[in-house]
Amino acid sequence: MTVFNKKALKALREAPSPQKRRTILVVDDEPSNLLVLQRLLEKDYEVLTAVDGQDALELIQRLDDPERLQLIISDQRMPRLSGLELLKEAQTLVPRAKRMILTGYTDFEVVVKAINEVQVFRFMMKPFDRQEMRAAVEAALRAYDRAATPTVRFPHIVGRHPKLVHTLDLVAKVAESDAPVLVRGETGTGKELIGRALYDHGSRAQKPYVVIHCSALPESLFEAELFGHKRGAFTGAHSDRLGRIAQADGGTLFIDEVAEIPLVVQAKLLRFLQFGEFQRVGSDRVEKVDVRVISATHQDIPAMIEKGTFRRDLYYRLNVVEVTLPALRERKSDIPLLVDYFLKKHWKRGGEGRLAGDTLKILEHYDFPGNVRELSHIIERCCLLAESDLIGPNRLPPAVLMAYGAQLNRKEAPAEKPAFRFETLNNEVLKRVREEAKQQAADEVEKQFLTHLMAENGNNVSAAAREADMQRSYLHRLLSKHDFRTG
Ligand SMILES: Nc1ncnc2c1ncn2[C@@H]1O[C@H](COP(=O)(O)OP(=O)(O)OP(=O)(O)O)[C@@H](O)[C@H]1O
Repeated sequence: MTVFNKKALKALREAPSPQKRRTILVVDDEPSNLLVLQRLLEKDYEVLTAVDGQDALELIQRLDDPERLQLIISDQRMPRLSGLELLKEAQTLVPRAKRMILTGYTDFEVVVKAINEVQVFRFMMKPFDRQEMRAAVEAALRAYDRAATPTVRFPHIVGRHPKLVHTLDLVAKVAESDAPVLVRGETGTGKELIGRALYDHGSRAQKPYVVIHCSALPESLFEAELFGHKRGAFTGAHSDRLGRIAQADGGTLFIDEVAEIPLVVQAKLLRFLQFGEFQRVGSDRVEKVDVRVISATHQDIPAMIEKGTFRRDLYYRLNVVEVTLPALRERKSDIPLLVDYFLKKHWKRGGEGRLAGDTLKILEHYDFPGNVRELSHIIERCCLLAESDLIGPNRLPPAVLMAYGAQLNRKEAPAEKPAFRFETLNNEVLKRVREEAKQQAADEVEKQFLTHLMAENGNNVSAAAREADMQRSYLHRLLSKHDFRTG
């Protein structure tokens, strides 16, 4: 039998609502102000308090899950650490938490700094109105939610790094409009994915979505591919054919690698963007369609304009909104999330594939010139080659292992090797220098061998010695000789 005593009932009544799980930190050196804020907010939120900036910083550092801190409200004038100084530090410690500052009318300089340096969500002038304060807190928490849940809005775009979140915020804002968007980013950063997201979230989502990959087209076919052709317009044109633009009528056209379009075709695309008009190859008839254009490039179009290989007027037409995707090396904190996502996607056997801790660590050291696509291929390869559901570093491609080895060994990069010195040009000196050269070459070979060996074995000396069939002590000597750090 369950007995409900008074205490249990009270606890039940006081169980935190989902809202209560939101945590707000309030900082003020004036105890009465602190109490007012605490009372105002604690009915709806979990409120932490600190009596000055330093106290607040220490509290944040002690949180076992700093992610749950969603908002910091700080007074500006406090001993030890001012509100601005605290919020600046908090930007690094809890970058996703929204920041609000309480300040007097005269602190104009603080307001300017807060805008420029700390990206404060809102200022509240003292003394504040309770109603306004509550509304500001709610608005800040809504902004937190919008920034924190890009994957809810875009389920196929994985990542939480602020740079990606910023990009996705922009995508969400412009998806509804018909404005042309130019998506920029290195190869494999997800430009096509963004094109699709713009389409899915736009008002044309039920209409056609047509893609044209310009890098795959021979120059002679661009025009016909984009605008279509009439029968007999050129050799091989056996019948009339719709171009991609006409296929996309009412919907969206995604032009991938738009910088590849030859200059003559650029002029025709410009006319289409200006007036919605085009002509098929071999036809005099002017056709009109209604198409939203999203284009993508990894190239530096302004530099192409300077060189005369891309039209400036076309660039302005395509680039009404510019969305830039960060390279994966600029958002390495997303690697574990992406790895999980791709493991689920590519693991085709029973159970669940996992990366061993070392494997993930090695991946995080790599710069991914091919960005997310490269990571996806690496995980796919791991899944194919794995012997068990725990995937070790030996399944990673050599380029990744070598990059890791090179970093381990970068402890103190030796100064550039001195050129050989021949103090006298005689046979004795030649013999001595030749010996030196042999030694240097042998050292280099040893070093490269060790780099591969240690990377393949996750920097584990015993495993490396076993693989190389060496005594552990001998391997140790070699490693110290070459100044390797081992785990
Ligand atoms: N944030 C992401 N989350 C999940 N998958 C991603 C993400 N970014 C890219 N991908 C995946 O990586 C691969 C490459 O993406 P995409 O083709 O969109 O890149 P791209 O920038 O258009 O490349 P390219 O310039 O070479 O055409 C795709 O399989 C895509 O699904």
